[in-house]
Amino acid sequence: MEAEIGLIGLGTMGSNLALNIAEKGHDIAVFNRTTSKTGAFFEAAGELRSNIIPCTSLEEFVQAIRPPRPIILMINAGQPVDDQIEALKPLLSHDDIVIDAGNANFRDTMRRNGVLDGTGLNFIGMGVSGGEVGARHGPSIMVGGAEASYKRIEQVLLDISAQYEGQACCAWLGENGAGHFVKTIHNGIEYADMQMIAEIYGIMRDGLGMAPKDTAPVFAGWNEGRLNSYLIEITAAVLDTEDAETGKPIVDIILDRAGQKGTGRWSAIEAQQLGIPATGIEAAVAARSLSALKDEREAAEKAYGSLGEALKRDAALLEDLELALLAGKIAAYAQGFAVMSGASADYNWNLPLPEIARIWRAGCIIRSQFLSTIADAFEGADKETNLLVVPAFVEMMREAQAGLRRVVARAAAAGLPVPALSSALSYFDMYRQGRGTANLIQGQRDYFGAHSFERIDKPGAFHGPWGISAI
Ligand SMILES: NC(=O)C1=CN([C@@H]2O[C@H](COP(=O)(O)OP(=O)(O)OC[C@H]3O[C@@H](n4cnc5c(N)ncnc54)[C@H](OP(=O)(O)O)[C@@H]3O)[C@@H](O)[C@H]2O)C=CC1
Ligand SMILES: O=C(CO)[C@H](O)[C@H](O)COP(=O)(O)O
Repeated sequence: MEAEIGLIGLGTMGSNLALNIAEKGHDIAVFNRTTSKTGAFFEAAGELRSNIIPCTSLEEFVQAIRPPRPIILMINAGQPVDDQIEALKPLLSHDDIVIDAGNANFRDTMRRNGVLDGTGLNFIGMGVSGGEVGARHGPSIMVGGAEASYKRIEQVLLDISAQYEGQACCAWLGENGAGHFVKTIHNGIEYADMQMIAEIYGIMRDGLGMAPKDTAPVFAGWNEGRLNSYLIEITAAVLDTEDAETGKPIVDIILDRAGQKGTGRWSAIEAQQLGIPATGIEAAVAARSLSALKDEREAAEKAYGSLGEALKRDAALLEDLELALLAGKIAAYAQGFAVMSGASADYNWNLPLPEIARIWRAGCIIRSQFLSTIADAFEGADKETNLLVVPAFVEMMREAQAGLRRVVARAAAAGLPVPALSSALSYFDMYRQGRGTANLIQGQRDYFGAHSFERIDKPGAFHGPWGISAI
């Protein structure tokens, strides 16, 4: 048997993706650096074994794939990908395609594209989202690279991806690093979504004194409404789960220190590079970094005392919490899509924003019904359109912003931290303020640095009558 495709890296994602590919009837060769894992994987593959060729050396692996070979790398991002490509290069032949399916920084993807350009080998940077269950049963797949290379692997990808109402959640999004850029922003939005949910949980726990088992049904209820999404669904599940060892709610046992592997931070960095505000993502990344300062936070709590004050629990507050999440979500998605729109212009990717929203509706971590409304909003609209001015979102935001405002105000007064929610509110308030306060900043800049300013009543560059001179 010769395999149609190969996959290197049988960790959480790779092993599940390989089983998914095999299950869809595509013969696949697999290889893992630690070869004992390959044997264990093959043993556990059951009846799918007939579609899998387990290989214990790279040479055997490459030989097992029918040329021209598509080879998926599902390994740790960064140096391991460079090393793996280098190890593969002498074994590959003209027209083979190396597909990096990990969470690569898109700048690395562009560099790798450049390095392989002209060697006869092709390179695809492919974002995959959905965690282990998604990888096994249908992830969302964001592809970047030469379209001709994508076309050669399209059928396999369409077969393994999630389906939303009969449409595959997989698309070619543009040349070069486009796929990994979109996956990075997906994760940035994921960070913002998760942080805002955590802030609402914090208000419930520390402001309202609710036990996890009382908060779970609230999230579960919201999941039946406009907030319906995978992240809200799993929030309810996490809050409702007990620790087997202690019998306590598992969320009370988990240390309050969040990990981060880089994609959220890259999203914030790229937004800053492009000069596009992504305050929700930035706040979420900063919040994870602050969460890591556990010892410092404990010391500061001793110095200042615990600030959290009881809030009065009433139905109106719970309704406001739901509205606050909705408003915060609209702001975060508006920012994420604005960053993609800016990058699309900067890198000449022509990113299909409605298509991106469509392929995020199933399979990925931020999947939600909300993305259908976003897809519709971008259909036929200018790429530069901010979601906040699209009629469907104006309507939602008009209703939800009051709840967000009340929640942020009450949380601030009670000393409960809501950095992502409050950044969403400030972004919204600044975005919809026709005359802002940057006139004063321009005055200050001109005062100290002769940077000049524009006037509201005539064109040109002007200096103020500050009465100062360096001479
Ligand atoms: N987990 C998730 O939810 C998601 C992860 N991703 C991304 O997918 C990629 C894989 O993640 P995941 O499966 O979770 O990670 P795991 O830690 O479960 O697996 C990592 C895999 O990479 C291999 N590997 C690590 N270093 C090297 C190296 N230097 N050379 C060759 N192989 C190496 C490991 O081999 P060995 O067994 O020998 O250590 C293992 O097969 C990452 O880029 C991750 O960011 C993307 C979407 C979701
Ligand atoms: O890509 C993913 C989900 O979409 C991965 O789970 C990723 O690891 C999440 O990022 P982080 O580990 O930084 O929270």
